[in-house]
Amino acid sequence: MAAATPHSPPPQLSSPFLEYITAPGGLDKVVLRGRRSCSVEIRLFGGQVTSWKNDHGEELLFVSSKAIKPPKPFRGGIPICFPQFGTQGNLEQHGFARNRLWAIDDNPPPLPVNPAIKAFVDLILKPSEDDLKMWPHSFEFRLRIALGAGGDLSLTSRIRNTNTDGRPFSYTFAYHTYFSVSDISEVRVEGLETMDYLDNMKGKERFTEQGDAIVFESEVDKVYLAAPSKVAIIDHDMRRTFVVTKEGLPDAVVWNPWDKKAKAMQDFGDLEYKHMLCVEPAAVEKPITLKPGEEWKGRLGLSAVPSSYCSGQLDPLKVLHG
Ligand SMILES: O=P(O)(O)OC[C@H]1O[C@@H](O)[C@H](O)[C@@H](O)[C@@H]1O
Repeated sequence: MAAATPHSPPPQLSSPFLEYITAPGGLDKVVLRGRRSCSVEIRLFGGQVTSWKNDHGEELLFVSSKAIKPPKPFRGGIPICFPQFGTQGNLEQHGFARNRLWAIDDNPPPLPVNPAIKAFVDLILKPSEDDLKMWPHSFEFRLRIALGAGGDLSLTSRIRNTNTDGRPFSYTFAYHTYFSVSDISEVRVEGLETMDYLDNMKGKERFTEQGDAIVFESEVDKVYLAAPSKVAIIDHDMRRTFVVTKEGLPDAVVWNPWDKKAKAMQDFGDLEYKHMLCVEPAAVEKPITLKPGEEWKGRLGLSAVPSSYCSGQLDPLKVLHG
């Protein structure tokens, strides 16, 4: 069966785990519901997660109060950067996928799932005629967004080369995840210390991270290379730790615009940099190449857990290996 168009009726209307929200133009959002007040909201425009709430109904992702409505990219949540990360190519910044209307995929190819997960939705993006003029490659991008029993969120991307002219294509990719934090000055990132990174603020020059956990005192825009599969964001004030897991995505981008850049951004409050941090599982340094018929899979897993303490200190080992 073909994927439903954005305007066609949602395939499964009655489920306690799924809610479809329509707007004048057609289907607008899908809400996944979990235990107690856990939920995830996904916007068809951009195939973008725009909200992830824990079982107390607290928002875990940052969304700017100045976020602009479509057709502009939406500042916050989890934009998908594809087929280009950043300015690494001829396309618009971060590629066009975050700026397109995705459709519900009501008959996706099988994807092994945890049977305990009841709340999930499958989306699909295929290139339009205009997209093909800019990036002359035919693809199917399937995205499954799932809310786990414990309130954890996972995004699984499957990208297939459907070119019929025998040509391979290459792309870069990121899950541009905006985490909500209490105060950026109190946040530490564990798991990236000693890693090599490309510094976007210094012409992508390569450096090696020194010292302990990463803390924030000024603008940061770094691509950590061959980053571990688990990274922790420890929010001291909230006593909350985000655990970010990644598969198929070697790199991790860390970004905070800080005060000067915040003021220059039209869709971002002047002081909002204090309450957000982007940690973005990505494939940036080495583009992914697919031959016709080949498929790539890249997964992001997010959970929010109470921070572990050991003798009054945050214990990174418990967070990363516990
Ligand atoms: O404003 P945009 O296009 O959403 O990009 C925001 C930031 O996204 C980050 O991923 C990049 O590393 C930054 O360089 C960029 O400024």
